[in-house]
Amino acid sequence: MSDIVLEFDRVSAAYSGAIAALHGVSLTLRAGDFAALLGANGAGKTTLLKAASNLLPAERGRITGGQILYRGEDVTRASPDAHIRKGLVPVLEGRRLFRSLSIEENLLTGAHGKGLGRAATARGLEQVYALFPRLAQRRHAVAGLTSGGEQQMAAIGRGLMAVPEVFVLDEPSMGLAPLVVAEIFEALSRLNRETGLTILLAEQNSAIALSHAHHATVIENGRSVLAGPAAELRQRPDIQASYLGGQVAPA
Ligand SMILES: Nc1ncnc2c1ncn2[C@@H]1O[C@H](COP(=O)(O)OP(=O)(O)OP(=O)(O)O)[C@@H](O)[C@H]1O
Repeated sequence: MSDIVLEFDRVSAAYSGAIAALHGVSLTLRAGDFAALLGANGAGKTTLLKAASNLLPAERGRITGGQILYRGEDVTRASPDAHIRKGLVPVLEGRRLFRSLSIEENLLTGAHGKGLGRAATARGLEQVYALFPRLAQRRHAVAGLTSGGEQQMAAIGRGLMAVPEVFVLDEPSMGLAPLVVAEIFEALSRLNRETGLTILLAEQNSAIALSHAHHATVIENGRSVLAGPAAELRQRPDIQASYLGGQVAPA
């Protein structure tokens, strides 16, 4: 049996007004992969991630060509809820927590979405609090009054409560201090290593992405222009110049 879990097969997408955002992007994720999408502002990273969960129609966008396969099944037009039930769980930019609910209540919404029972919900909370001890301390705090880092951890935690098989994250580092970014990427690496969770993330912070992901794809103007193992991409002068500010990313 193939261990391919998620496959973008020549995916093209556009927004209303015929703004083309993706032009035939192909990308394959195998079970246990940790993959990064790199690219400048507007390159098409978010569009690709939203296409994966069929979230483009909510933005007056649509997939105009190609297909998305999840475990070999064409899910291009499956509903966002169906994706979550199958195990493909998005954690999107902006965090979108319920600001007036507590951190724990937000986490519980992830389990409700999946229809988990009591025991599975309790196990989920335990896993999230073990991964982010800070959330355990802040479990009763109103989400809208917590720090950006705590909100990002809660958004990731809420995604974990839905028991993902593939986790799709958009810019987990956005707006966060370097130490918090490091903490979040350490947690993602740990999840990937210890639970085999397959991860696809888009990241502007190419240095941190390339030091945690196994492989990466560079998107430019809606096209995949380069893909390879993260360790190799880190050494390439063109990647260093364009995406690492001339620096070599830490291993
Ligand atoms: N809701 C939308 N309506 C119309 N055009 C959009 C919409 N969202 C994105 N676009 C356009 O689609 C293209 C790809 O944008 P996308 O957000 O996917 O890029 P990105 O690589 O994620 O960029 P960033 O890192 O800035 O988030 C851009 O030209 C953008 O202006």
